[in-house]
Amino acid sequence: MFDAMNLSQTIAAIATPPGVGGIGVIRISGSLSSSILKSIFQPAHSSLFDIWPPQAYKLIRGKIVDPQTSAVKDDVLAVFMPGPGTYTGEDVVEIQGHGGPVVLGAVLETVLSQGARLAEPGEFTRRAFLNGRMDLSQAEAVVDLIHARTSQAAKTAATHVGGGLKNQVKGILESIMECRAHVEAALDFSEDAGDGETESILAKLDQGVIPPLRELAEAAELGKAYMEGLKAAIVGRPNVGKSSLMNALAGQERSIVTETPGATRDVVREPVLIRGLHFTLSDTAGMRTSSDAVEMIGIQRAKDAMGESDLIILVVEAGSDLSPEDQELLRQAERSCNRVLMVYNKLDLHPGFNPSPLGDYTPVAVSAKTGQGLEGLRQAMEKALRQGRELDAAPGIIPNLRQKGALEDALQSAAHARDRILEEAWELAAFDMEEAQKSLEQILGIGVSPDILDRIFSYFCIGK
Ligand SMILES: Nc1nc2c(c(=O)[nH]1)N(C=O)[C@@H](CNc1ccc(C(=O)N[C@@H](CCC(=O)O)C(=O)O)cc1)CN2
Ligand SMILES: Nc1nc2c(ncn2[C@@H]2O[C@H](COP(=O)(O)OP(=O)(O)OP(=O)(O)O)[C@@H](O)[C@H]2O)c(=O)[nH]1
Ligand SMILES: [Mg+2]
Repeated sequence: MFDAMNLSQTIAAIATPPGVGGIGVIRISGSLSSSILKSIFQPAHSSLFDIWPPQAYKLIRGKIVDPQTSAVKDDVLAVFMPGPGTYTGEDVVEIQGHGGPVVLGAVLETVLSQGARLAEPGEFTRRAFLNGRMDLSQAEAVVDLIHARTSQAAKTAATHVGGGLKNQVKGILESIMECRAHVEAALDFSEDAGDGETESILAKLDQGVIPPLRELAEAAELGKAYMEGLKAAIVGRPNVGKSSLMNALAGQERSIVTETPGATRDVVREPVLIRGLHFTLSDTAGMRTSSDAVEMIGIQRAKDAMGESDLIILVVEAGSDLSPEDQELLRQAERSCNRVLMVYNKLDLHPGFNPSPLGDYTPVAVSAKTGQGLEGLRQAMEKALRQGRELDAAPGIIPNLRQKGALEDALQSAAHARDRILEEAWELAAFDMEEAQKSLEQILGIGVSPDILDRIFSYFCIGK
């Protein structure tokens, strides 16, 4: 019976994606790995069997042969990697065969006939976690790395795979444990620990625990934007050049451009990468009162798109200050969304036009026609996504939703503990510190239930 918590079984799977490829890899992990290979491998050089298992990490060449029928399944390269210094921490064998689904399936079947069972999705990585080769934050990041759709997302995931979040969490845990030890000492030895003691515990909490927890939880807020990108609606009065701007940012003639106002009716969506970050642009109908039924539906859709977006790019014409209609649109945009960018378009018609800052806004002047100023707009879009954080800073450590929940729980317990310490209610403080510790340990995977592991690893593919 399949049991992902049972590490005594040897597991196997095709590790390369389904379909045709140059080569395909079959991965085997567990104590039977090398004996399974021995029973199905016919070496190209018979001396290879003189010492078995073969030399670690050295490719050996031979045929995969079904021991029952002697049928040759493939001509392969194989490698043996002894545990515990492997990805899973167990003995691992990899077989590199020809990359076709049928031939790889035949090799896998032969492997399974010798006592391995088919691996579940993510089971190799789950074993890496269960065998202590990585913590849960690293295992979770493996799936993010594989599924990353932008270089930024890949960079963040790679930082986590490398233990970036793990190390930060471990640092905070150490501080929590030190505080706990002091609180428990105060609890054990005397009712009033003295001012000096209280102050040093508070100092520790206010430096090593609460601020870093808060920072990580805030960084998680940004994570969604990095991973999924922002929905950006381009809105404005008719004919200001919304569709032209959309096309310029998308690098293709996606939306219809005409001299006649009221050209765009339906919302036109297009995914674009801006400075390595994902945006889904929505070009919308120009806002005005109209007697045309179709145009009015389009304007309603433009308003809906504003309501659904994470960023509103309000386009107006360069050359003059905001018209009353534009000011009304700006108010509408502000009501719909907390990120609004002001863009003055058609700068080529008004060379030298320099929009004056407007309240909190630093307007960007562009020409969709000549491309002038577009780089400034891209920078402003990046800045909006980063919510004002350093432009050149690496995305760094961005916890996912599960980790964010754990961080917020830990933060709440630590804040409670702080209040109790001020009251010198040591017993309650000790309890809250322990809660903070437990919440944070969830990130590393300490004390998480098999159900949670099942859920996390269900996002993986077979063979990972
Ligand atoms: N062929 C292949 N490529 C792969 C992987 C794999 O399993 N197989 N990986 C995974 O899917 C990744 C590499 N991940 C790894 C993670 C840990 C260890 C490891 O524990 N190595 C030993 C040192 C081995 C040595 O140099 O002698 C160690 O660190 O103790 C190896 C690979 C990406 N590429
Ligand atoms: N000179 C100049 N003309 C532009 C620029 N951007 C757009 N136009 C012109 O302005 C007119 C309207 O452009 P569109 O992109 O269709 O404007 P829109 O805001 O999408 O208009 P609606 O969809 O009708 O609301 C077209 O004739 C464009 O060629 C620009 O930067 N400079
Ligand atoms: Mg248009």
